[in-house]
Amino acid sequence: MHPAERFVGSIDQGTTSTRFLIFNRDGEPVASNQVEFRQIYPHPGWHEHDPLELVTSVETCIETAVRDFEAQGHARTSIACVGITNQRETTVVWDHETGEPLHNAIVWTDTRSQTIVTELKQRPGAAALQSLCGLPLSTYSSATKLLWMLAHVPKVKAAFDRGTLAFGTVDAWLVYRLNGGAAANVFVSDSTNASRTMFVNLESLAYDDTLLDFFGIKGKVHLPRIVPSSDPRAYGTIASGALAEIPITGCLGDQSSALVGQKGFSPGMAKNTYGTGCFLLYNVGEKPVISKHGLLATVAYDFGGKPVYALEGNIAVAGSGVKFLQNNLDFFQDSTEVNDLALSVEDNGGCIFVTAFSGLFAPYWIDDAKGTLFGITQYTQKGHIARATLEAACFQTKAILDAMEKDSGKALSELAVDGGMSNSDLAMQTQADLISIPVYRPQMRETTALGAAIAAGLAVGIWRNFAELRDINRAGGAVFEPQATREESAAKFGEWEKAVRMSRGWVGSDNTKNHETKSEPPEPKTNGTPAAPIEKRDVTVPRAAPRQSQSPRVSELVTSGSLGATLNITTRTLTSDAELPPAKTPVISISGDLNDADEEDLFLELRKVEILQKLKKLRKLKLSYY
Ligand SMILES: Nc1ncnc2c1ncn2[C@@H]1O[C@H](COP(=O)(O)OP(=O)(O)O)[C@@H](O)[C@H]1O
Ligand SMILES: O=P(O)(O)OC[C@H](O)CO
Repeated sequence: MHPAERFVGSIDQGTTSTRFLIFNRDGEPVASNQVEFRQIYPHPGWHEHDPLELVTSVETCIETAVRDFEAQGHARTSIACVGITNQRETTVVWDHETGEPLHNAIVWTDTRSQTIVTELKQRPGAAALQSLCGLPLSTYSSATKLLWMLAHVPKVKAAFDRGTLAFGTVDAWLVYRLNGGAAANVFVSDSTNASRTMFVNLESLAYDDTLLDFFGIKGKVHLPRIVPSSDPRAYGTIASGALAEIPITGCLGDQSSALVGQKGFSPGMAKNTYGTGCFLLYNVGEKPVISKHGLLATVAYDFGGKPVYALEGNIAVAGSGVKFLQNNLDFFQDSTEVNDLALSVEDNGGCIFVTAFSGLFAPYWIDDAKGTLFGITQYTQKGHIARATLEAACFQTKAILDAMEKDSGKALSELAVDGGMSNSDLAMQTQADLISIPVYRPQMRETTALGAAIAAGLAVGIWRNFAELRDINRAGGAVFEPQATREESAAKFGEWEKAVRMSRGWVGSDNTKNHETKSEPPEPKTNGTPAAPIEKRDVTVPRAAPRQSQSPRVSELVTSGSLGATLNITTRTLTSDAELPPAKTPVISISGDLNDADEEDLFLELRKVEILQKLKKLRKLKLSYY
C-alpha cells in the first residue's frame, strides 16, 4: 500500500484520560475517542490508578475510534502501526509469572514516599544520583514509589522475595498487556520512560548498577528491557480486539512525545504542555545537561541513532488545579468554563494561589509546601480564584524559563504550547505577558498523540525523515504576543515568589494523620467505585542508613536557623520530648528589630518550630515574638 493510504494509530494514556487517535500521513486525526477513568485518592497526598482500568480504557478507545474510522469507509487494515504515549513515572507492579497487578499504580503526583525520600537523602551516595540519572531524589520518581510498595504492601514484598516482582512504568505495562501479558511476555520500556525511574544512566541509557544498588533492588526485580522510542519489532503486536496483529512500533513518555509532536527537533526549541501538570522541555541536543538550577535532565527522544536530550521543568499542578475548582469547589461544570469565569473579573484582585498540592516541583523542589491561597479579602470572588489558578502554572513556567536560561545560557524566543489548559486564551495571554516572549499554540492540539504517531510511523516508513514532517500542523495556529511591560511582569512575579516562600513548611504541621506509618486506611475517595484496601506494614526501606541515636535538641535546631543578625532568640525550657516534664510549657522568645525581610524569615522559623513541635510531640509550645 502507498504510504499516503496508510494510517497510524496513537494511544495517549494520560493522567486523567485515555485517548486513541488515528492519524493520516498529513498528521491530521481522522478518528478518535477519549475516556476518563477513576482517580483514586485514598488519603491526602495519595493518588492511584487501577492498572487493569488503564488497559480497559485503552481497549475501549481503540474499539470506538476504529468503529468510527470504518464508518468513514476506511479499512482497519490500512492502520499500519500503533504508537503509545503515556503519563510518566506512574509505577505499576505485577507478578512476572501470572501477569496480574499486585497493587494499584502509584501516580506520579503521589507524595506518600516523602519519609522514604527524606531517609534516602541521608544515605551515602545520595548527592551523586542526579548526575547519573538526571533526576533529583523526590517523591516524583518511580524509584521511591516502588520502595514504598516494598515497605508497605506484603503482596509486593512477597513477590520481591520470591523473585517474581515485575516493575514498569505505564508504557511497559500497556505494551505487556496489549501483547497478551505473561504468555507473550513482551517486557520493554522506551528510553524516555525508563529514564524517569531513577534506575537508568542518562548517558548509556542502560540500567546503572550504582543506582540499582542505591535503591537496593539490583538483581531482585524484573525490569523491562530498554529499547529505542521508534522500533519496528521491539514492542510486539496487539494480540486481540479491533487492531489484532497490528504492530506497536513507537513509544514515548508523554512530554517527550509532545516535543516530537511539536517537531522540536533542533537544539534550542522548547514546548510547554499544560495537561494535568505542566511540563516544559527544551531540546539541548546530543549531550545531557545536568541542571544547576532546579531542572531535570531527560531523554527527549531516542530514534535509534544518537539519543537527543532535553532540560525539563515540571509543574505538578496545572489543569488539575482547574479540575480542583470544578470537582472540589463546584465553581463550574466543565474545565472549559474556567476561562470565562476568570474573565468575569479584571484581574486576580490580589489573590495568589500557590497550587502546591504535591509540594512544588521545578525549579523550587519544596516538598513541605501545600496548596496556599493568599490575598483573600471580602472583595474576593470566584473569578479571582479562577484567575489565580490559571496564573499559578504561568508563574511557575516563568520560574522554569529563568532557570533554563541560566542553565543553557540562552534565552528562548518563542514558546510552543499544547495540552488541555492551553485551550484557555486567558491563560496563554497571561503566559506571554509573564515571560515577555510570544506563545505559539498550534491549531491541532493533540500534539502528544501526534508525537507517538510520528515515532511509530518513522519506524515503518510512513515518514522517512524529519523533513517529511515539516508541513504537519503548521497552518492555523494562534500567537499570543506579550502585552504587559517587563516591569509589570516582574512586579507580579515578585508577589508570586513571596507567596512561594510563605507556602513552605505545611507538610507535617497540620492535624491530618500520618498515613504512612500509623492509620488504617479509610475508604478511598475516588471518582468511581472504591479501590481495594491497602495492606499496611511498618516503613522499612532496604539498606536504610542507621538512624541518629539521639535526636538533636529542639533548641539547637531553632537557633541554627537563618534569622539574621538583628534578631535575638532566647530559648527557655526548650527540650526534646524525652526530657520534657509532663506539665511544663516550653517557651521561645524572639525579640529584635524586624524589617520586612526579617519578618518573613521569622515567620518561616516559627513554622519550623511548630513542625518540630509536632514531630517531637512536645505537649505544648508557646511561641511569642515582639
Ligand atoms: N478549556 C480549558 N481551559 C482550561 N483548562 C482546561 C481546558 N480544557 C481542559 N483543561 C484542563 O486540562 C487537563 C486535561 O488536559 P490533558 O492535556 O488532556 O491532560 P492529561 O494528558 O494530563 O490527562 C484537565 O486537568 C483540565 O482541567
Ligand atoms: O498526564 P500529563 O500530561 O499531565 O503528564 C504527566 C507527566 O508525564 C508526568 O511526568
